Amino acid sequence: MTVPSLASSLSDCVSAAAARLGMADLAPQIRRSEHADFQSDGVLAAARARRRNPREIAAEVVARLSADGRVAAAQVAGPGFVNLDLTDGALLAQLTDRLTDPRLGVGTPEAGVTTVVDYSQPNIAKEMHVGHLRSTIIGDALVRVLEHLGGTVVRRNHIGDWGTQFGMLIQHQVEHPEPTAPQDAGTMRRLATLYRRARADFDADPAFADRARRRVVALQAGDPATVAAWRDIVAESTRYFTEVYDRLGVRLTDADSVGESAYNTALPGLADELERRRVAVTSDGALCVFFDDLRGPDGEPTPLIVRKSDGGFGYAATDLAALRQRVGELHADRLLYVVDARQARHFRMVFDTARRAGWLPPTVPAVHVAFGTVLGPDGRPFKTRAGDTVRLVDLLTEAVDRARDVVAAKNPELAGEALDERARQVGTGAVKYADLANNRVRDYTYDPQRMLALTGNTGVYLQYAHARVRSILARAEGVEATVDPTVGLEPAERALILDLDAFADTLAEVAAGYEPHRLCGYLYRLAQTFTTFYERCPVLRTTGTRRGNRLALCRLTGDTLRTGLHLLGIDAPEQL
Ligand SMILES: NC(=[NH2+])NCCC[C@H](N)C(=O)O
Repeated sequence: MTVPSLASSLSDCVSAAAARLGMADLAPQIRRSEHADFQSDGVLAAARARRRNPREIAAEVVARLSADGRVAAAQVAGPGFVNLDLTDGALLAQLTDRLTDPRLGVGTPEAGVTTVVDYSQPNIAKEMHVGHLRSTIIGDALVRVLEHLGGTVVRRNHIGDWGTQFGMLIQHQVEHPEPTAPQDAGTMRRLATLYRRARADFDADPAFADRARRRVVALQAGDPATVAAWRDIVAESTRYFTEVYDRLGVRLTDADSVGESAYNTALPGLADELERRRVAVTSDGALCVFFDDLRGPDGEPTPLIVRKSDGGFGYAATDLAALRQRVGELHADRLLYVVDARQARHFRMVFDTARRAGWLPPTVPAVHVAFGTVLGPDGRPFKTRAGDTVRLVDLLTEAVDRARDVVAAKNPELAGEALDERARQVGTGAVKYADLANNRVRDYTYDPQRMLALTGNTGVYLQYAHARVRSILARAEGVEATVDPTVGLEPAERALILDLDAFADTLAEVAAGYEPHRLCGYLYRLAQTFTTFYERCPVLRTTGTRRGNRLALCRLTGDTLRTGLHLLGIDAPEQL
């Protein structure tokens, strides 16, 4: 059975006390506090609603709570807050229960809920860049957390595998058939070159541009040779993306890739339906949806273009078809789109259109899980010195190389494959953590040196904290980590129990706002609290039941750090 957190038990106690005082509507709002173990802020709102003095109500709540054997002290504070301290016995009882709970107090509030998460979404024949990195790792963390909370998650890698650019790519390939050079594994070199040359010819040579346009028509009409060439290009890119996912340790497979092209056959019907329901209207030959509150700088309403005047369909139509399928056929209860914040308007329009069309019931939330831009050292969007987009694989290689130095400096005996593996765990962990630790909507500066620092809010610091706990436990091999609930607690032990206990509530917050940085912040605090505990409270050098209690704290800290890192997609090696 999952053990409810102290905060949630206290919340129930405050609610019960309030209900007996005739205030069943009081929302306790329990949080940790500097002045006591917990603080309840809910009285203020309840008092305001009744035009009563909050301190009076708080005093009544306090009187009720003081009768609870687990409460050591309850006090009115400030304008009407309730401060609560728990007894050592209550904290140790909680620790005892938590030790036998393999779920670390985490329930399954997402059971029965299906979430479709759209993330990663690289484009065929193009390099993956830092934007795709963000989408991939934020999406992966959210998938892991929602699944861990018992939810059903459908991963959707909405790959950009359709569009007019394929005309020029295929045409160029047909006109310049290269000897099928052995593919450089792990690179997109051939396709990137093809892309560059095709684009140059397309811009410089009108005759080639014409042939490329005819090639688009052939592709759309299903001409077998053209379709086969398109498939080859898609397959070559997909192989590369899969390698990147493997390196990142991200759980995206071919089965999760449902590219834009998958919706082609649905588009004409979709457009007809929007027109029939008068959601979309024809304007200058294009089929458009208008929004009264979305206007351009000229004051004209900006439309969502469902069908272009040449009859072609684009990005918006594809997203509408995907959405309709996710709700209608995959029975999504919730839709998430982990995409750059610069696409906010696009998603607003897509979601609004789908609601008007009746494809997105009011009960199904659709959320643009937006993220900010990765900045370079100059504070501008991250580019290479030549002004090109930075290749994600180069960043990973660099991070792993730097991590190898960090790891080797700490472990001179480590070599060969063992060193490589550790460097991979630390390097990719550092990249992921540096991204996830930021509130996702903010821009952040990519700093490979800082992300591999052994101190501060980094992935390495957390991996190191975890490894240290594991080594303490290894040295205590054979000593039982059983809790004696009668031993008094040091302040550092109390703090650690309280932090450990907040794990489940933290995951609930991550899921509520789709905010992995809350888990990062939690783990960082936990590691710091553990460090203080370890400095003040000897574990192996102490004896008797006190040692059992402290080992129990180490074990729970280790398990919580490992599980937390795992939910972020970061490995927690036994040693660092
Ligand atoms: N369903 C979506 N529109 N997902 C986002 C796609 C992102 C697009 N492929 C890009 O690289 O910008």
